[in-house]
Amino acid sequence: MNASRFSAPFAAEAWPAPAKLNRFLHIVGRREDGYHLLQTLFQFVEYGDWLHFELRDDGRVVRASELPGVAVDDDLVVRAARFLQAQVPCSSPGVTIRVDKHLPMGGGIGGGSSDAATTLVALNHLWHCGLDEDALAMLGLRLGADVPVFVRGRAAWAEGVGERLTPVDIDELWFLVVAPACAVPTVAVFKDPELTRDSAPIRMRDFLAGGGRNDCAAVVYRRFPEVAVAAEWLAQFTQPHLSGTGACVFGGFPSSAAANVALASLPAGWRAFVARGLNRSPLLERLIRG
Ligand SMILES: C[C@](O)(CO)[C@H](O)COP(=O)(O)OP(=O)(O)OC[C@H]1O[C@@H](n2ccc(N)nc2=O)[C@H](O)[C@@H]1O
Ligand SMILES: Nc1ncnc2c1ncn2[C@@H]1O[C@H](COP(=O)(O)OP(=O)(O)OP(=O)(O)O)[C@@H](O)[C@H]1O
Repeated sequence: MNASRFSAPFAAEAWPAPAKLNRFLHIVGRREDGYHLLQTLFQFVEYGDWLHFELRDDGRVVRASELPGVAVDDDLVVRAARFLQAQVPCSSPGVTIRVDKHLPMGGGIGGGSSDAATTLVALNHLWHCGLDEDALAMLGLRLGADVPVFVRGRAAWAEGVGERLTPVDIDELWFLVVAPACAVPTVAVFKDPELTRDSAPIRMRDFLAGGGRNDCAAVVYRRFPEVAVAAEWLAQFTQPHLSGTGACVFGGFPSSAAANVALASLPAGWRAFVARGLNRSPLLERLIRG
């Protein structure tokens, strides 16, 4: 899983779609529509997918890469492009989109949401739509709860369903992220009757003092034993955390070298990567470059 380091010599025109980690995740309630109210801290990592956009003048949105198990019309990249197209008042521009996919699907590190956000931000720029960040984040929220934070591109304390974002600056640790060989459907975790849904709200200072856990972990470890095994393995080196609803587990290290020592003893056949935490998404640097 090394090909997607953002330092890799990718084509200058490619757009990054980084992964996110939920440094903690508490469920503090539930809305009337069944959606869960969360408290979480999002941080990006320097690792992710790469997207390529080729403009076309026939108004079509075409997917040039395969995504196993995801039909074209369901692909968040295609849905994001069509969503934006519907906002553009002038003649409809088209695009061919290719995704170099590196992030595991159903991994809890936001691959689909990040791809969707990068599509919104890149096409808003390339199609000259002129939507501001707030408008793009609102569009993004209709595609998924995690899309707005990727659109805004700043590590954030999040509340609500993840859309009430306050930018934060936290330690940019090095992380070892282990991706167990299973996909965890977010909806299955949120439907589980045993899920903790009544955590007391905490403050940023509580997290900084070492507080915070992932309320989904008990349910995920029980239903997906591979995830529990990965967390136990990681616990030899550092405190393991579940990201989102899994399947990925991660641990922080003070240096790249320390994280790579742990990576070197990864059991054969497991997938993992080492990457630095980022408070600013590489998508923002790419947008500034134009
Ligand atoms: C768990 C997190 O990854 C934390 O970052 C996100 O909140 C999940 O975000 P996501 O994958 O973009 O999820 P969505 O596609 O919006 O939601 C998938 C399903 O999960 C449930 N869902 C999701 C988010 C939320 N706050 N409460 C929920 O109950 C809903 O049944 C929803 O239909
Ligand atoms: N471009 C895409 N990339 C990944 N998944 C996609 C994409 N388009 C649609 N999907 C669907 O979305 C589902 C969730 O994908 P994703 O990789 O975002 O999960 P996740 O990492 O668990 O997300 P989150 O952390 O936001 O809960 C996939 O199982 C797939 O069916």
